[in-house]
Amino acid sequence: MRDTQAFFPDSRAVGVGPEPHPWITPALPLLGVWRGSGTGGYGTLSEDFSYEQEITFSHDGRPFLRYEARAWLTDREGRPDRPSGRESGWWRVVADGYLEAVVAHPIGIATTYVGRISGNEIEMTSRDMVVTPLAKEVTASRRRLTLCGDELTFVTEVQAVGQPLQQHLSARLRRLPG
Ligand code: HEM
Repeated sequence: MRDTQAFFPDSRAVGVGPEPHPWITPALPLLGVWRGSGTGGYGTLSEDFSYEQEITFSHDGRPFLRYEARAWLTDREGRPDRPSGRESGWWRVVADGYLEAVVAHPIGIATTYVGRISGNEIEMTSRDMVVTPLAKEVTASRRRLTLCGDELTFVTEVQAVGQPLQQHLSARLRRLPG
């Protein structure tokens, strides 16, 4: 039996695979696979950490993006140390760059976001964060992505474990060729 990808392929680039839905036009510069590095910290942590991250945005012709991100910590020499944050979800882009997303994390958290794509800037604020009984208490998150050609910066703020909303992650990624 042929797989679904053969009939209804996901596209990671304009001009390849299905035509993008017109509503996702403001999000088209995100399509592709992005790889880069970042630093993170939090009020409860004794020291900051470094990580690398790969993010993929694709679409199947409907007005949403498939979003997949995985990160791994790196040591002082920049070598991969251990797997870290992963998340995947769906970014629904509707008229005028209005964005709403649902993102799931393996640490027992599901987040809905509302936001806006304005030119090269994307702002997203959590609307609801739902946590499983054993998950850390996380109550809010805000994200800002800035696109500059093939470069993407991605900053995440988190409000959790009694701490005020504060920056947890900041990464700079480049779009991989192809
Ligand atoms: C690139 C993705 C991410 C990376 C690399 C990352 C990395 C880390 C690291 C290294 C720690 C310290 C504990 C440990 O060693 O595991 C940590 C703690 C934490 N992270 Fe993340 N994280 C990511 C995404 C997220 C996201 C999306 C959230 C929330 C939605 C989150 C919330 C937290 C919280 C609440 C803590 C614990 C603070 C505490 O209990 O002291 N992280 N993260």
